[in-house]
Amino acid sequence: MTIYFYKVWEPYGCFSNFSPHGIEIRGTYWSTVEHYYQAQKFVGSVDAVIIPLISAAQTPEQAAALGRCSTRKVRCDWDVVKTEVMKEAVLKKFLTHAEIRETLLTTGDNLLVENSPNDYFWGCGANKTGENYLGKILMSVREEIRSLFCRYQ
Ligand SMILES: Nc1c(N[C@@H]2O[C@H](COP(=O)(O)O)[C@@H](O)[C@H]2O)[nH]c(=O)[nH]c1=O
Repeated sequence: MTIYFYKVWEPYGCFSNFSPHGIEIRGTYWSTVEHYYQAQKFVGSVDAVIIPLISAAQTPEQAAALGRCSTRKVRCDWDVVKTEVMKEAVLKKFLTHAEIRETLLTTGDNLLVENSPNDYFWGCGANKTGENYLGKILMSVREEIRSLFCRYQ
């Protein structure tokens, strides 16, 4: 079976990076994975000044809008590092919050797919042919957590 998720208020909404589950990474707290991910785009860039604004954004939607601003300059290695940045944040989210960790574990070996209609990298896109990197990261985090917590095996 394939489990599709996308919006926070839909089934399996806790798998969305917009879900209200904070993470602490290297001593800094981020309200959502999305806040952290969008801010990392500007580490070491000339537009690093935007990082505290992303961090302070009231909602993940606002954090994403700031990070997607086309006039800002994203760090030059972003395409190389972005999946690792996402993996670290998603792993931290599920290590931090026990209730969503259980939800992730109850999905067993089902395929997890971010059902984003317009994202063919992190999601499956409108025609379901996208790369689904967020789903792949969630499945690898599920595997890692399974071996760490030794349950549902
Ligand atoms: N869930 C979700 C989205 N999807 C998320 O957007 C992020 C990719 O952003 P970017 O690299 O800037 O295109 C990534 O975290 C992906 O999971 N986008 C949205 O506008 N609304 C949403 O509810």
